[in-house]
Amino acid sequence: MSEISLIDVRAQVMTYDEGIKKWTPSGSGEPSISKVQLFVHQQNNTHRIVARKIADKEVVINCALFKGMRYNRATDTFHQWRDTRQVYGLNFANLNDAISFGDTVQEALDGS
Ligand SMILES: CC[C@@H]1C=C[C@H]2CCN(C(=O)[C@@H]3CC[C@H]4C=C[C@]5(CCCN5C(=O)[C@H](Cc5ccccc5Cl)NC(C)=O)C(=O)N43)[C@@H]2C(=O)N1CC(=O)O
Repeated sequence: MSEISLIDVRAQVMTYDEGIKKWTPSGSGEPSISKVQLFVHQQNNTHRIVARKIADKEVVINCALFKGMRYNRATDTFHQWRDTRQVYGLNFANLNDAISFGDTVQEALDGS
């Protein structure tokens, strides 16, 4: 298995709709909690954030970390970042998940 999950937490995944200037829950159906993981690809030491709805396994984030990416902890339990396509937000279910996920992502970014 070339990719390893470094961390596995729970959060509500949102994206920012520039049109209406509002955060909108990601994915189809009811807003719900997702399983959010940071994977590392062992061979080339790249990382990606993958989030899947717990209810139906729908993939709502599949986003590579990139050099220079800024991971912003807007509040203790709402973290966000952007790529060329969109702005992602994670509304964590608890503070511990927020802290450990944020630290793990930041470590990966610091190493890139
Ligand atoms: C789920 C509801 C949600 C919960 C929590 C709060 C926390 C703050 N907050 C926001 O949306 C803040 C307030 C101002 C607004 C203005 C613009 C936004 C929106 C789009 C991105 N953004 C940036 O400020 C980005 C961030 C960034 C910096 C650095 C690197 C990457 C990034 Cl992405 N700045 C750049 C320069 O990109 C933004 O986050 N904004 C959330 C919020 O009010 N609510 C409640 C609601 O919306 O009802």
